[in-house]
Amino acid sequence: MFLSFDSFVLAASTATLAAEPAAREHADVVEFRMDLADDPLAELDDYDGTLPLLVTNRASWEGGESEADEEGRLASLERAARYDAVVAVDVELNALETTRGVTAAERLRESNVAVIASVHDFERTPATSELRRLLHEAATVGDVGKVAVTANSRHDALRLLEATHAATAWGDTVATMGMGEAGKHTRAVAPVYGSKIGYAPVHAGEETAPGQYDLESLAHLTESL
Ligand SMILES: O=C1C[C@@](O)(C(=O)O)C[C@@H](O)[C@@H]1O
Repeated sequence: MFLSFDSFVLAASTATLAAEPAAREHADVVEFRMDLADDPLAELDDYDGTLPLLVTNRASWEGGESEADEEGRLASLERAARYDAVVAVDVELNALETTRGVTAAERLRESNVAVIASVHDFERTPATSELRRLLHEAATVGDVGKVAVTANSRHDALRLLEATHAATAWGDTVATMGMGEAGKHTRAVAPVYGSKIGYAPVHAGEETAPGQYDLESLAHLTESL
């Protein structure tokens, strides 16, 4: 199945698919963080939930916990994409720009899943021109271009929202979120400016990135805005 991301998708981020029943009420999809799971492919084998899955196997060089080499990491994403429940796969933009990453993207598309090309910055919000360039590049390489950056001020948050608006206005499908306290509100507001994916843990205390709302809170905020 393919998810087109033409309207906002709320993803419940989790290290285990056992969390899926608790996510059903508020989430559209589950983001399964394979890099945080003990045996992700075994969990996919056993999965019988109702929510479709977006899978991520975040590289350590991009702030994740995957310990596999690039070949192993991308190969497990390709395997995951062959499960019927998987509708989208997150791959780092930097990985997609390698020869192995290009092959991975081809294989993922053969499995009919959407490719989310992602960029993370756990320290800062890049300059506005760089933010725009990254969003456009990611949205060109992937079906969705995602940029998660750390906002250190309200101004950073505003620049992220502005770049989201601009990218959406020129026709790119993007997802953005400001990490950290100063960026927290962008998780609720960015969808108003065109961001197509929001991420939240099912329960408070299970965050997969700094400054996330819990799922129920983000669902209420995005619905009311
Ligand atoms: O890339 C993202 C976005 C995210 O980092 C966030 O800031 O909500 C959370 C991650 O689980 C996800 O893979």
